[in-house]
Amino acid sequence: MDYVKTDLLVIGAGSGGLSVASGAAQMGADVTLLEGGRMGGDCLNYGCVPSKSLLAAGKAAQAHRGGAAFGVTPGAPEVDFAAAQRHVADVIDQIAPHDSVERFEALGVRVIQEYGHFVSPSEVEAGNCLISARRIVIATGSSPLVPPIPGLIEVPYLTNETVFDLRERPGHLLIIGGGPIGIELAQAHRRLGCEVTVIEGARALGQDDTEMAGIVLDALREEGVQIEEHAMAAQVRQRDGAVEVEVTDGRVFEGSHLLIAVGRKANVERLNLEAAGIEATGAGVAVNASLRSSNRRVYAIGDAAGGMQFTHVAGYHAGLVIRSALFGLPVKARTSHLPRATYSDPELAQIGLTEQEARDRHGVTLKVMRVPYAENDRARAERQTEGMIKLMVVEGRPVGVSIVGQQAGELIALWSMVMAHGLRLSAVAGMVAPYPTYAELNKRVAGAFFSPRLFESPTVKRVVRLVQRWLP
Ligand SMILES: Cc1cc2nc3c(=O)[nH]c(=O)nc-3n(C[C@H](O)[C@H](O)[C@H](O)COP(=O)(O)OP(=O)(O)OC[C@H]3O[C@@H](n4cnc5c(N)ncnc54)[C@H](O)[C@@H]3O)c2cc1C
Ligand SMILES: NC(=O)c1ccc[n+]([C@@H]2O[C@H](COP(=O)([O-])OP(=O)(O)OC[C@H]3O[C@@H](n4cnc5c(N)ncnc54)[C@H](O)[C@@H]3O)[C@@H](O)[C@H]2O)c1
Repeated sequence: MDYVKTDLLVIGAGSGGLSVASGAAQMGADVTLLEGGRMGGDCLNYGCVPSKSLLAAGKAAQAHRGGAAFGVTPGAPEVDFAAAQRHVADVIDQIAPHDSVERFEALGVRVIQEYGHFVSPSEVEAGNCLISARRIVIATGSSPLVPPIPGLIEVPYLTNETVFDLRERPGHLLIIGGGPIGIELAQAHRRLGCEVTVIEGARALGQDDTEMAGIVLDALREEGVQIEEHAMAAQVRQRDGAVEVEVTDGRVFEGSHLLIAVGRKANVERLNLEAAGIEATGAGVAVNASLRSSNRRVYAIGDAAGGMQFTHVAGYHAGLVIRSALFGLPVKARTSHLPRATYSDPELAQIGLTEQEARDRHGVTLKVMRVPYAENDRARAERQTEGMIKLMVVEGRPVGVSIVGQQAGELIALWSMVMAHGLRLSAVAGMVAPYPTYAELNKRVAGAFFSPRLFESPTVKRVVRLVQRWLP
């Protein structure tokens, strides 16, 4: 057994763990990093990167179909599905060196490529190493949740960990789950030439604003994705080489391949948390606002902490833990300024409260402003007029923004800054966006809050007339 003493032990080399390890090492801490699977974690290998890359391949195929309005003869694209997947693998390969053992060792991090488990409140065993650490960060991420649907384990099924390995195009992909994973992968596969059926137990994109999600779902349906809502999968079976999914009301859907996308489970099982006195809930490691577990030496971040499961959230957590563990500074994880986006076409982005949540919380004090993409000149020029930005305001400050349309994921970033710093809406209304850009939508929607106060106010009109009388 090798014995290692370290300032900071990071368990898991995904989005969160890598950010903690690189930051802490570059600030002078002695850092040890454990990774039992692939460096880069879910985001690089099985999540954000491959899904966005496959969506990009789908977008390229779709561009062939939609040129008529621009005077370009549309045609059916010839899609080489294996080549599209090779593009996905190539993008992963391009990013991988950034997350590699070599890069982290060069930064001074001790990397141990083993799964770790606690043996005491301050010690973790990994392979033949026993690591004793001043502070420990659990950044073990999450795995696809495989629900106990009768028959499922007897049929071959895909998850986000295997779907990008396909080299032959699925004839008909059945997807159980209409959350972000199901919807992104449904559109990517449809555009690459597959039949796709999404089987969703409740409402597809159910975490999002109903009105905005509806625009995405309509667009997907228009492209031929079959989306079945209120269809809870109850039984799965294989018949004559096909997969069948039966839902609770008796409907049966048949396809060639099955993808499971019904949510995530935090990777805590193999950590032996009890040995360290660390409590877990069904969602993951239980943490307080400082991201500390019930064992004060141990933090949990990212998907393992069971809150919002996004790469940028894991990165945000990493920054807080570095401040707390390295400098002993008090930190507080907040969620109100954390955006999220689903990279369908059109994109769907959200920050803060949805309209319904804001109505429930703020009642009549809430003002809701909407600006359709159809009023934006860049959107007109590019014929991307489907979409809308919706702003929820209470006492002059934004409490939520929902955007559906081109570049929604880019547009929402501004609102993260506004909400993180508690800026007033006048800051957005007063900014100057280059013309013609989608970014003008942010200014327009903020302006929509002030327009009635400026243009429909008898007082303003009176003041203007008075000043005009006195001006030389
Ligand atoms: C299909 C898909 C698409 C997604 N798209 C997006 C997106 O577009 N944008 C976005 O923000 N988020 C997206 N996400 C979510 C994002 O991937 C996760 O939120 C993010 O990867 C979480 O980072 P993490 O560091 O918490 O965990 P991970 O990245 O999962 O890393 C955890 C690492 O810990 C390792 N590990 C686990 N247990 C141990 C152990 N005991 N010892 C050692 N190592 C261990 C694992 O092998 C893994 O490498 C997507 C997810 C999926 C599945
Ligand atoms: N663009 C992004 O940022 C992005 C993309 C993909 C995933 N993610 C992250 O990964 C997480 C997981 O995504 P997800 O889509 O797997 O989960 P999810 O929890 O968001 O959605 C799962 C869906 O499956 C449905 N469902 C559950 N059991 C079912 C059953 N038996 N039959 C039919 N439907 C069933 C649920 O009603 C739900 O709508 C997301 O919440 C997000 O944090 C982010």
